[in-house]
Amino acid sequence: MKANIAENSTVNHAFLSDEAKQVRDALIKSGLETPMIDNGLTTEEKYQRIKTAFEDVVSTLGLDLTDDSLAETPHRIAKMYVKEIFSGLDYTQFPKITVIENKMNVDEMVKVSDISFTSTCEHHFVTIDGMAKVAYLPKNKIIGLSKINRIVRFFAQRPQVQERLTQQILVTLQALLETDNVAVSISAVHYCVKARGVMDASSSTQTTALGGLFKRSDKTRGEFLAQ
Ligand SMILES: Nc1nc2c(ncn2[C@@H]2O[C@H](COP(=O)(O)OP(=O)(O)OP(=O)(O)O)[C@@H](O)[C@H]2O)c(=O)[nH]1
Ligand SMILES: [Zn+2]
Repeated sequence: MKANIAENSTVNHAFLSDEAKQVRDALIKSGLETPMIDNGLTTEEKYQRIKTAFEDVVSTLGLDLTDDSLAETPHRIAKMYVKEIFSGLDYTQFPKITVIENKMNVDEMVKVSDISFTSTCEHHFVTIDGMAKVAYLPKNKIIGLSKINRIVRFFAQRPQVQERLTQQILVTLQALLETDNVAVSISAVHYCVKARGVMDASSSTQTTALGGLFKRSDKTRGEFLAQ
């Protein structure tokens, strides 16, 4: 049985980029940071504790941890939490951001649609299956297009509520692009609504966060919200 996740492991005292610090500061300042406490645990220590906790959960459910199909489930869940679906809690995993000067003086809307992501509902720890649309009006800075998808993905890799996820992407891009003129819209299916509880198989939730001209100008907002 695997005893650790040391392979390909980045320990959390690794380098924090200037962009990661800038984004974290902007989220704290705006009150939009995910409620977190610094417990001082390394990635490896988090993995070990979660694995032990899930051994307890799985055996408490009455499942046989010596069965070869179940034996590694606590390991898999711990690895998945720390390295995959909750990796966005660790700012060392913030994507490398390429921002360039707007030398070509682009002043029309840049809009990226159909950014697919999955996240995890922080109330029930089950999947949120979503699609994001992000736009901005360039000022002095232009961002590499794939970096928008990566930012969406980074914040999706946290326990989330959809409203906060939407706002975190907005504030992050406002900070990195040095402009208020950013808009984010998300449509998502919550599996805590679909697969349990009220068991609604068809509903989806739309959230929108608008900054600057996207909020003030009907025309700009309309252009963003249109397909
Ligand atoms: N606003 C918001 N609510 C969410 C989100 N994800 C899940 N929820 C809701 O969080 C609420 C938690 O309500 P509780 O009554 O504490 O939990 P519960 O008893 O499991 O509720 P039910 O889902 O109605 O069975 C539920 O209404 C969920 O639908 C989200 O992203 N945003
Ligand atoms: Zn939920």
